Amino acid sequence: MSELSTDKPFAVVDIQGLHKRFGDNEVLKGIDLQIKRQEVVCILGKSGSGKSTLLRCINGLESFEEGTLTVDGQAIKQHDPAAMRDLRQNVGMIFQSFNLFPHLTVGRNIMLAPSLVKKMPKEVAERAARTLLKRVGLEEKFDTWPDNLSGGQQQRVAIARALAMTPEVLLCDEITSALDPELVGEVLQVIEALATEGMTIIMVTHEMNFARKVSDRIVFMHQGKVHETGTPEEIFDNPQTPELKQFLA
Ligand SMILES: Nc1ncnc2c1ncn2[C@@H]1O[C@H](COP(=O)(O)OP(=O)(O)OP(=O)(O)O)[C@@H](O)[C@H]1O
Repeated sequence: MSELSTDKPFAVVDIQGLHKRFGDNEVLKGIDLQIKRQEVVCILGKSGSGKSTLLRCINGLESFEEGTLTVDGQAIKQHDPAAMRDLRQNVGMIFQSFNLFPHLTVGRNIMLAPSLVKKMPKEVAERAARTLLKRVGLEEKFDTWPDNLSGGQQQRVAIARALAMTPEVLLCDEITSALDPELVGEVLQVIEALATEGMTIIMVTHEMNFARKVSDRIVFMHQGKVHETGTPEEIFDNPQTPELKQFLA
């Protein structure tokens, strides 16, 4: 069945004219961006170009002053706490730091939100958590404490925890930047598998090889704007603007 014949909106994330300021610092200067269902988009750009702020706006962690932001057909209503809670259920986010709850076992970390927010019965939440742990290659770690895992394993648990809420879109903000180089690959492999399975992913990353291999589309941000966008081939092999050429040099 084609995507368009379902009752789901075509664009999972639809951003129009988004402006965000921190005081006098206008960090996002009119972002227009549509992310299609099952699309994998990597966002590249220099430090300070607004990449993290954009992701944080998409899941409601940051407010914005102008523009509209629609996730899965629902316009973000910034002043409606219930709507913002719904939004966060629809948008999974993984950060550079893993942020696992240290006082909960791996299994309990994954079960927490489905149990509390979705009121999922314990047995159902546990079954789902075990399935997710298998998906990230950690099925034997259900009863392990986060402190006893490597950074790469902790980040894979964080991915499982985000997926436990069955989000429509997964936001990844430099999720391998805090890892020792030898642990980066195992986390990227999990993301690549999710991409292959059809997860919609928006990822801020400095891993150029990964971005080239896995993305459907690359977005290059510069000074708070989407400066250039295209397929990995267009962006890496035929950059158009001096700013992108300089960034890739
Ligand atoms: N909470 C905040 N308060 C004030 N200024 C902020 C805040 N968060 C971000 N900024 C500013 O917004 C700008 C964009 O930051 P952002 O983190 O979005 O950039 P980035 O492209 O993700 O950079 P990096 O690659 O270094 O993470 C920077 O000038 C930053 O100092």
